[in-house]
Amino acid sequence: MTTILKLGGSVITDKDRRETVDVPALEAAATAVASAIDTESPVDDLVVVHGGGSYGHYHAEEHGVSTTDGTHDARAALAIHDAMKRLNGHVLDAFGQRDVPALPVHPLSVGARDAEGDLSFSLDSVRTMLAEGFVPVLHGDGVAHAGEGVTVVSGDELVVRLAEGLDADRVGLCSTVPGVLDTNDEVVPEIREFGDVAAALGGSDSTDVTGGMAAKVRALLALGAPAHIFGPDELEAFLAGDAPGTCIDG
Ligand SMILES: Nc1ncnc2c1ncn2[C@@H]1O[C@H](COP(=O)(O)OP(=O)(O)OP(=O)(O)O)[C@@H](O)[C@H]1O
Ligand SMILES: C=C(C)CCOP(=O)(O)O
Repeated sequence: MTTILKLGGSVITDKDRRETVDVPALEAAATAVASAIDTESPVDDLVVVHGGGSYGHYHAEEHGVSTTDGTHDARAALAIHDAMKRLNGHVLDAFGQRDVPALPVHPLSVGARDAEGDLSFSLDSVRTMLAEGFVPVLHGDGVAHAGEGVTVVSGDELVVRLAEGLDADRVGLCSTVPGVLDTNDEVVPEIREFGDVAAALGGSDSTDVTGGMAAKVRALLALGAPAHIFGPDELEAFLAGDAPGTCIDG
């Protein structure tokens, strides 16, 4: 069973303090992943994607780079990319310490956007890593963008590309919130159309160039498979096959 799991940058970092890992949260997530791949859980082929948190978003904002506005300044593109590689290094360390056979895939070197902003992303390395028993770990990053230089690709976009390209069975986004919240702050169990929750949906409370929760819901509605948004406390349950938080099924 192929599972795509996004660890939100808001979970594994302190999003309000520049380049700060939330060590207990990252360790808890890595422990949940390690025990899921070690047991009879439904997870055999697992791809992990992580977001930018207080790493990529700070640098992207500083240089005025978003998913649509790019830069031709290589130093700016590298500032974003290097920050994401630093965070990716922390994630790989946490996995490695728990014997998760994790290997990095850096989207800057694999993906590109055309002039319309559509993302192409070769899945050869991810597929081969999976077949050889590894856990590929991707991250939000910069990508070359026709006519724009380099723009940001969010982890959420990568999740959609991976889920479609690998025909994933399960898609989970672990964020800081327990799910998509309605206007009374209650978790919405299921979303089938954007209009169902549009009034409650905002961006992110922190520095975030990729659109926060509203962008997440839009991207996941476009996916051909149900996806789940849940909080860190539910990660173990998701990996065990449960359907915690909000199910988004367009
Ligand atoms: N209706 C809503 N329900 C839940 N969260 C919402 C809602 N509207 C806005 N949000 C915001 O969306 C945030 C989650 O999106 P965000 O992009 O910050 O998360 P992430 O994917 O975990 O982090 P990152 O983008 O760094 O990977 C929440 O922390 C909250 O501030
Ligand atoms: C800002 C960068 C480089 C990554 C954004 O990824 P996201 O946090 O998944 O939206």
